[in-house]
Amino acid sequence: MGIKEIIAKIEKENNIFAKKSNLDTLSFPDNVIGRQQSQEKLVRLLLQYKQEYLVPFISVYGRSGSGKSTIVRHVCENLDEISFCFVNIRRAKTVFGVANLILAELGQASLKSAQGINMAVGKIEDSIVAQLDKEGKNVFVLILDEYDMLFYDKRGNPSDFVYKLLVIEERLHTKGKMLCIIAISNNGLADYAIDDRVRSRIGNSEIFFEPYSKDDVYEILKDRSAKAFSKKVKEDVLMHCAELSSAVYGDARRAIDLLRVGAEIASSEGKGILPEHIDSAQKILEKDRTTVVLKSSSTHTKILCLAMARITYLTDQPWQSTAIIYKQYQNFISRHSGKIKPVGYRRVAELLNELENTGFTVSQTGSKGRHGYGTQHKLTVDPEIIVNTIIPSMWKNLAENKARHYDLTHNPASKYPNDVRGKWDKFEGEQNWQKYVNLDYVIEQKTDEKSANKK
Ligand SMILES: Nc1ncnc2c1ncn2[C@@H]1O[C@H](COP(=O)(O)OP(=O)(O)OP(=O)(O)O)[C@@H](O)[C@H]1O
Repeated sequence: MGIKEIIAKIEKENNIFAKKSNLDTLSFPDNVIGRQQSQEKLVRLLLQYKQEYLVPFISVYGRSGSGKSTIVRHVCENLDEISFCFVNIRRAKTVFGVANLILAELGQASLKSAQGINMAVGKIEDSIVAQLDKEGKNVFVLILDEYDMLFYDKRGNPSDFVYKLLVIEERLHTKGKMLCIIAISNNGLADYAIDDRVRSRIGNSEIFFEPYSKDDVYEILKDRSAKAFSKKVKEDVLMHCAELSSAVYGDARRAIDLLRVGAEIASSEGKGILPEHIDSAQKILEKDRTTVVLKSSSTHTKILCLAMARITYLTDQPWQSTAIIYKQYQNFISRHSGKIKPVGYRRVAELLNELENTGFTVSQTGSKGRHGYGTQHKLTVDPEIIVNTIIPSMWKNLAENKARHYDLTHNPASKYPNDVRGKWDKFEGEQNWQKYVNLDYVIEQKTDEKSANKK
């Protein structure tokens, strides 16, 4: 096929779209749908400046794709007397890097770390004053999106940096100007390591964004699809997208991505979009997302994911308690990576919380009957995708082990070498998960011993 024919083919496929940019989740939407209450809460807090008072710090938090960045930006853009600066700090690796990103958004050149954080903060203050003077306004809102990143700098002092920003607020006050910092993140204020002197200045203005419901997501999709496609998309397709993305995540970004990728698949087949195209899109997106998230995860998070994937697949039970996951994580480390020291139970619970924020897992806390209260976790990603992303060779073993478990349970007459049957029977009475986990290790140990003996 020549280039001309290729171009003609692609253009024909693209006929499905009228304005594809409406399915771009990186750009700001033309139209903001719903979220009236959150908008009102934020407007109420910011409008206090009219009474010559402004809270110094607002925390906006909630799960990914719940519309936090969109709503905050939308509100600030529509308050005419407020000047604002929106800074996404994801790319910063250090506190100083955050200061430089703020400076860049304020139109300033970056500083070298040797020039010191105080100089950076001083420059931020001067730039804010200059912007207010230029626009003839007195109220400034500094929005720090992905605020969590600030606290990943273990060597820097995030709490002190927040303190320094709050001091700017106090200094501006003496000049008749007001500053409010809006921190957007997945976690509430209580989750950050901040000194008491900072905590008391920050106050407790928080706005929580619930995950979107199916109906909310449907409304957002209806609006986007009406502008993005040349033909009307069927309602059942939009509803299917809404269902898939709101069942566990309530994530508008995911819903829009599903619709875009589903449409691309449909158009490459020369068809209109059908629910099955959305299913295929989900598989593709899940694989991509798993790769991206796991690539930037710590070794312990990866092992935890493997532990969860392993136990979920082997037992066919989606919900697992923190204690079970922890046990499996320890087993995994002692079996596979002798050099790595396992982290403690509390840290594992924290890592599970972080995993939930990435949308990889969901959790529920409640009664477990006679086992008391506890948190249970469920993977939202297919275990096979997780294992194949981290250690592809492990999947074959797991699948074989699962077949063996099935045989041991359903075929009492089947014979096994190395007393596997005897071991299995000894596990009788234990919980199924423990049985499976124990057996896996027995089998692996025997295999290892055998190969060691051979050598
Ligand atoms: N109310 C809404 N109306 C229209 N589009 C929305 C709305 N809420 C979210 N979206 C779209 O969904 C996507 C994700 O939204 P947004 O970035 O605001 O979520 P977030 O909660 O800030 O997520 P994260 O924590 O991952 O940054 C964006 O592309 C945005 O355009």
